[in-house]
Amino acid sequence: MALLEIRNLHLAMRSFDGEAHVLNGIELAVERRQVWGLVGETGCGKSLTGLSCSRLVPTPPGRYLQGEIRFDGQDLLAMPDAQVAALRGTRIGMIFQDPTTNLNPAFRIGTQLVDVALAAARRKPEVLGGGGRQAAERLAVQMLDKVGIPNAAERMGDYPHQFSGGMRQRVLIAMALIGRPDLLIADEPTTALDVSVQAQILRLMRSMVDEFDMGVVMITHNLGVVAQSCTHVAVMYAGNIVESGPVRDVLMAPRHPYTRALMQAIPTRDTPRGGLQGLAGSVPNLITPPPGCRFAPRCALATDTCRAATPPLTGASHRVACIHAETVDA
Ligand SMILES: Nc1ncnc2c1ncn2[C@@H]1O[C@H](COP(=O)(O)OP(=O)(O)OP(=O)(O)O)[C@@H](O)[C@H]1O
Repeated sequence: MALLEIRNLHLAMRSFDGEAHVLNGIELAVERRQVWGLVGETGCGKSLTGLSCSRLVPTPPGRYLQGEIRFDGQDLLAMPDAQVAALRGTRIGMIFQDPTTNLNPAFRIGTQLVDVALAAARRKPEVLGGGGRQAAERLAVQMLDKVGIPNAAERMGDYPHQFSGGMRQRVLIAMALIGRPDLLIADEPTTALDVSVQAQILRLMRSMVDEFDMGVVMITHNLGVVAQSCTHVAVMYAGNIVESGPVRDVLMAPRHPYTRALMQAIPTRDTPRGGLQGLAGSVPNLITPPPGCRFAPRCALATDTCRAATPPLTGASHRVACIHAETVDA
């Protein structure tokens, strides 16, 4: 049984213009020690998939139409609110993009970490080995040290504004991991950071995956980040996972026309930054999505069959949702 298994998940979001069908049958299985990168263009549903992993999509405006989000075998969508809330911060940890909105500027770093550790230990006593506040303080210093904050014991008394952006992001990682979660959801955890800090933090997260025996879902728009730090990748387009599997299989031999276009668009030193090169058109309106494969309007290979029904994600470990996948040259 996978640690996290999302099955045929459909989500609609209400907005001023109508109800958009934003997740259209998501299929994803995450095992312990796997780091999944969720990639795709803006608006393809990465964040809503990540939020769904801990049932944090607000409903309304969201409405789950069908599907299951199984964590350790239990469907989060069928669980009472209090039970899901108890999983967050203990068994499911979360890191979001902007460290300034996640740390409270009015409280010392140490206080915030200790509070999270105490809250986690109320539900999971082994986090503090049965100890209380002193054990929480010791653990907080240990975690700060582990994420590479120099002089961790002294820095416990600092406020967030006394830390740099990279250090605040490390604190958030420490905070997400202090409860020893089984599953970590990280939404663009390094996007706001400069490249060298980004690489350090990705290395750190990767090393902690084995130590904590956890599974990770990392949302990013950067395929370079995926290649560097993920074991698996799921490529999203307009609310669907169109290709997924081990990073080396998907990135070395992409089979879906959209994955290929995404990879061609990776900027090199010589190409200007920009949208998807060589791919005409734009992401469809999800209030009135095109019938069948949502990528068909932009796909050179599209036929009437593509426009008739959404192709399922098929394959054993490297999975592709395209009826032309077999005929596309590797
Ligand atoms: N609270 C909301 N109310 C209405 N629509 C929403 C809401 N949140 C997201 N959406 C819509 O759902 C779709 C998917 O959004 P999501 O944030 O998951 O995309 P994303 O792939 O994470 O994009 P980005 O890379 O820009 O973060 C988008 O079309 C977005 O406009």
